[in-house]
Amino acid sequence: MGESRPLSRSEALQLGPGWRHACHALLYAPCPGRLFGVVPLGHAVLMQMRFDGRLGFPGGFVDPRTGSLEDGLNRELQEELGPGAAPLCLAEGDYLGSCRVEAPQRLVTHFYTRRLSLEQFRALEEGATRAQEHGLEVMGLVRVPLYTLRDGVGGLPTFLSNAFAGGAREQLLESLGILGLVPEAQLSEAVAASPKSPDAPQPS
Ligand SMILES: O=c1[nH]cnc2c1ncn2[C@@H]1O[C@H](COP(=O)(O)OP(=O)(O)O)[C@@H](O)[C@H]1O
Repeated sequence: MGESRPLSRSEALQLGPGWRHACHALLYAPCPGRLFGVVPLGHAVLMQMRFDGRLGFPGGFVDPRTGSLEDGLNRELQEELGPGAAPLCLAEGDYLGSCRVEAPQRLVTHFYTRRLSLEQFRALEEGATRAQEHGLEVMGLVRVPLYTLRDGVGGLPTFLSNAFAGGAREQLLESLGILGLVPEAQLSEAVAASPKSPDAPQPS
C-alpha cells in the first residue's frame, strides 16, 4: 500500500475516471460491561475478518458516477452485514474524511462513523450470519478490544499487530481518537506497545 494523503470530499469527487472509490464505516455503541468484572469495555467497535485474512471495516468499492457515495456504502453494508443494516442508512452527516493512495492502484477511500445503541449493535451482530457475503467476502465480525491489560500488551496493542486491509489500521486509530473512544495518550501507548511496533519491547 502506497502513501496515503487526506483530501476533501469535493476534491475526491473531482478526480478523473482512473480513480476507484471505496467507502467503509466504523459502527460503534457504548458498552457498559466489564471484562472479568474489572476492565471497563467502554465501547463496542465493529470490524470484520475478511476473505483475505486481514481485518477491515464493512464497506467496499463504490461508483460515484452511478449514485452517491452513501448509496454505494449502504449497498455494501447490506451485502456484508445483512438486512439488519438497512435501517442504518448512513448519510453525508456520518462522513469523517477521505484519503487518496496512488499505489498499487489509484484509490480514494472515504470513511464514515455512526454511533448506535448497544441493542442496535447486537442486532447487527446477530443478523450478520444471514448476510449475502457471510462466509464469502466476510468470515465474521469482531469487536475491537479498546482496553490495555495490566501486562501492557494484551488488548488493543496486540489487536493492532494484526494484518489490516488498506488504510483500516490508520482509520481505526484516527477515529478512536476523534470520537474520544480511547484517550489520545492511551492510544499512543497502545501503538508503541503493539508487538509489531519497532518501539515495542522485542521478545528475547
Ligand atoms: O477497512 C478498510 N479501510 C480502508 N480500505 C479498505 C478497507 N477494507 C478494504 N479496503 C481497501 O478498499 C478497497 C476495496 O476493498 P473491499 O474488499 O472493501 O471492496 P469490495 O467489498 O467491494 O470487494 C481495496 O483496495 C481494499 O484494500
